[in-house]
Amino acid sequence: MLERLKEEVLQANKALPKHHLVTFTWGNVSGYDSESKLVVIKPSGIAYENLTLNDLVVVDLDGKVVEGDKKPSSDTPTHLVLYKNFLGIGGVVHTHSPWATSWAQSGKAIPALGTTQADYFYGEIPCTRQMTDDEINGAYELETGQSNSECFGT
Ligand SMILES: O=C(CO)[C@@H](O)[C@H](O)COP(=O)(O)O
Repeated sequence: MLERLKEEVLQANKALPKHHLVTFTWGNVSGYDSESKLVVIKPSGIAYENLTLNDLVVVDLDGKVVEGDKKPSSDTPTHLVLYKNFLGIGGVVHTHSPWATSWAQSGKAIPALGTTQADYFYGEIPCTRQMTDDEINGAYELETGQSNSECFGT
């Protein structure tokens, strides 16, 4: 099922450490198939260098595992909220980029002062608001997706 999307998601996950965008296994990529309304996502806790097509997990938009024998990423609820809130997106990349996570501690947006950001993002990159204690202590990953979505107007 979804073999081409699985290959794309596999290669995207394997590229994360190559581009120094993750630490340990903290980071994950998923892809969305709008026809089947299914998501292919990295399994939880599996090192990128060991990842194979058979490890990938297919879930529906409610998070139900449709195919795969491993646990889907713990960030799956975050990915699913974004697919539900932004109908046109085909993939979600969650990274622990040292630069981005360091800047995010300031709580400030990243201003568009360079051509690459201007070319690809057309403006400042927003930073999410502080999450509330209820959000953090509740459905954290889902709430993370909701607060991300707020930044982009949903
Ligand atoms: O952001 C985090 C933790 O802060 C997550 O990225 C996890 O650390 C990765 O979880 P799995 O995808 O391995 O479940």
